[in-house]
Amino acid sequence: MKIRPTADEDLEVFVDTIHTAFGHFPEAPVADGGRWWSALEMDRGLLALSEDGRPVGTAAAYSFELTLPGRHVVPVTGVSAVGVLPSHRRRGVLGALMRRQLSEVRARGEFLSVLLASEAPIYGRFGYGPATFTTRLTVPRHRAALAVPRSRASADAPASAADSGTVEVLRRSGCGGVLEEVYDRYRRAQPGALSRPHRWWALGAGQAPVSSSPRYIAVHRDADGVADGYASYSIGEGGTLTVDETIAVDDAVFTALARFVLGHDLVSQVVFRHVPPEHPLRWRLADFRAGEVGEYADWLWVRLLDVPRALTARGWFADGDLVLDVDDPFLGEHGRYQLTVREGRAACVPTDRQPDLSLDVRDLSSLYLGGIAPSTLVRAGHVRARHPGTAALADALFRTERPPHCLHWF
Ligand SMILES: CC(=O)SCCNC(=O)CCNC(=O)[C@H](O)C(C)(C)COP(=O)(O)OP(=O)(O)OC[C@H]1O[C@@H](n2cnc3c(N)ncnc32)[C@H](O)[C@@H]1OP(=O)(O)O
Repeated sequence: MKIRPTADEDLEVFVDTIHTAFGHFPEAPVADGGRWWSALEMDRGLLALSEDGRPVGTAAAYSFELTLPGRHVVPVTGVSAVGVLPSHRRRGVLGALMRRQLSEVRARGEFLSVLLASEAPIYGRFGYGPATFTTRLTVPRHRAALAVPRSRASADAPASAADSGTVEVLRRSGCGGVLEEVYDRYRRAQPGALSRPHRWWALGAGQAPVSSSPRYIAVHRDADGVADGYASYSIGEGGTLTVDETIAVDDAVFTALARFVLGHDLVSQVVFRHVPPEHPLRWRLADFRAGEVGEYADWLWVRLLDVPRALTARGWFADGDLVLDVDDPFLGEHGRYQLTVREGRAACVPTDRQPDLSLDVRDLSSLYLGGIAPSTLVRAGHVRARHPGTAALADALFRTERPPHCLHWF
């Protein structure tokens, strides 16, 4: 088996191979724009070839930016379109593709790789861990009243408590570059969020509302008329209004958009897709049980490729010191690091001191964005805490200003 990089002229064979791996026929000719594959970066793809030169496996890589805790934005590789023909499975083709791809990510000078996993058991062995999580919130319209925020219910409530903005309903085609601008403001402030390169918007290459599939878009503007949020939605059977994504630059705008869709006429219930776990919207409902949380799922999987660079790149919200012993079995690497956090920034240097926490790189990758507490992985038996109190200290250190969240599909 041989692995070779792809170029533009490989698009058709690449798309055909990945579809055969998934067992589907492409639903449109490859030349037809607007499909997800139009955004593929063919100079970053890989094809695995059998001994006789036929393509048997694929892996794509996108160039994204990821927002880390503390709003630090770094380049990352988004791994996608991974597939091996059913006739060539379980012979190590995926393992070879992963190894080659990770070395290419490092060669670019990047220290993080991310992906969305089709099945959870596949990627842990390659050092990826689930790092952001997502839910779906369903609210029956007749129970959708929002409570007045208690902190603002007093006589000295600030004037800003009420929404002074406006909402306009547009079609996707009428939005111009507004959604792209709003999404970009939102993702720079949201840990775990990925950039959506202009190419994706221009090609209509992702999920709604990036794609050209019919959706109404409620665009929120502030008092000065500047767009600062949108909700992309459609109404289906039985009057279910489904919001594909609610993008807002702050929580007040999110609430204004939620209020708008929850007040829509001829609707029986509103389904908010891609809501971060612990999102405050549920707490804003006057009836706490009105919001039914479903489909709690992993979304972004993260893989650290350089522990010191990764840990010093993110922001931190509590001071402390930890010695981490990190094993990377897939790459055959091992390192012990002194992590010292002061005033929001970390230093991370090799050490031979006794470790506080011993863990696999896949588990450190899960902890990295702050979406899961170290103590949970200690309790699960995956992370070893060497002293009493270490897990609580690690929890305090890794915790972030808000849970990481990602809703970009790629
Ligand atoms: C980011 C994305 O694109 S997600 C999309 C992933 N692609 C798909 O789901 C499409 C359908 N599936 C496939 O194409 C293939 O089965 C793949 C890509 C998942 C696996 O490819 P293979 O070449 O068979 O994997 P490979 O032989 O390298 O296996 C490596 C190891 O992973 C394990 N493994 C591979 N696939 C799976 C799986 N679906 N579930 C559990 N374990 C798996 C293998 O058993 C093997 O374990 P071992 O090292 O202990 O022997």
